[in-house]
Amino acid sequence: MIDLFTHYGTNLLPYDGEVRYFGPILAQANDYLARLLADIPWQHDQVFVQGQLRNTRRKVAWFGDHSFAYTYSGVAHHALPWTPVLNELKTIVQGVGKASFNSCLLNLYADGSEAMSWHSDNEASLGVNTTIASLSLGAERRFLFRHKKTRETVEVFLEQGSLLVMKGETQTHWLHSLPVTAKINKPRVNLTFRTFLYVGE
Ligand SMILES: O=C(O)CCC(=O)C(=O)O
Ligand SMILES: [Fe+2]
Repeated sequence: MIDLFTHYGTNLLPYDGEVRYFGPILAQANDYLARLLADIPWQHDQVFVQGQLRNTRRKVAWFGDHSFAYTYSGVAHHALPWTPVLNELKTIVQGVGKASFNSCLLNLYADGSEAMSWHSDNEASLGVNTTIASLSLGAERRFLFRHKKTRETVEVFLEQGSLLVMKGETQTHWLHSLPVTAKINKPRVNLTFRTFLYVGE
């Protein structure tokens, strides 16, 4: 049992950032997973790859305090209003992570063949040294960090119901990815709670 008062996760990074892994923090993670799979209006994301607009295999959904407009990879996205279940999860995550968030990007990976390639969440709309809290439901997946200069790699397994918080200089110095994992045939839902700096169109 993790003592949340004296132990604010464990920093997985050796330098240049702070990634706190809290392990499983959520009771009834399976119930939340079932509700999110059924109720969220999941859609394939769209990204430009070599000048062509492509659907990602992974599905996404985006929620927020306001109908934020967010453009990445040349495609505009608009946040939907919070649902009761997402508000409930936000409250839990904010309590454990000791931070507050005004939006949540959800990812649905149907099985281990769906993944996310190396990136940093360093868009201008998030500002520098932003805090991102990542809640994982469903299949346990491998998650990797790679330092941009030294290329040192750090690995963590994101358990069902677990919380990971990325903060400080993490996005400046490290990339992260969710690699393909051949043997996993169950879905994983990931909720990344974020703070957007500006609102509207
Ligand atoms: O699925 C994950 O755990 C990571 C998702 C992620 O890095 C992102 O949405 O930016
Ligand atoms: Fe990310």
